[in-house]
Amino acid sequence: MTETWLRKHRLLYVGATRHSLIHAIRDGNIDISAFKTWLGQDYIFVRAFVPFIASVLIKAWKESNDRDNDVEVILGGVSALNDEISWFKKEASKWGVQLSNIVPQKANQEYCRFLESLTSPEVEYTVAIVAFWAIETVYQESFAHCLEEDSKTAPELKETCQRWGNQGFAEYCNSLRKIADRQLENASDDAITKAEATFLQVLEYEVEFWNMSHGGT
Ligand SMILES: Cc1ncc(CN)c(N)n1
Repeated sequence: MTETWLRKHRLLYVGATRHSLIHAIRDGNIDISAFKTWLGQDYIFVRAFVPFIASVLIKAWKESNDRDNDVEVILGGVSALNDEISWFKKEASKWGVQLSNIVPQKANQEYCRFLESLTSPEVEYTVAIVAFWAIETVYQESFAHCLEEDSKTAPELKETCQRWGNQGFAEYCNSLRKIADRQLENASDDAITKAEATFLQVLEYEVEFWNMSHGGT
């Protein structure tokens, strides 16, 4: 199912994973103030991501089978997020970004509100895991692009790209995708429709999120 969606919504997916900010990092001509804006805004986002992951974990614990390993995969995500939060603090101090002074921009507020809406117990596990897979995968695909052989990513931004572009993170995204596909195989038509709409919303929010660093709201 996810393969069909990726094909059907290719344009939007490419828009989210090959944004001009990613091209600028990859081509070595990123405006550092855009990078700093992204850094501060993403710190706010990852903090809002914590209750979202916790809600997916609860849904997995209630609805998945022990032998399917869903809880372990999601716990891996919790651990990655814990590292991510520490990394943001370290990286912010390296670039002189004051995290306590950051005001969330409109696109970020809306994305965080969307995440919060997905934490509701009424949102099915299938829908939540699709959102989770899509959110993580956009970053994986985007930053992995900046590490390809012909990229000209500046050395001081390589660590940022490694954080999401590394092989371990790719394998974790793949595990999330397998869970999403397994859930979708057994889902009702209504849940599939909702999950596809959620997938599209994630891609749209991700594009808007990148846009903030170019002076978007
Ligand atoms: C906006 C956004 N999307 C995804 C990720 C990856 N956890 C992130 N840190 N920020």
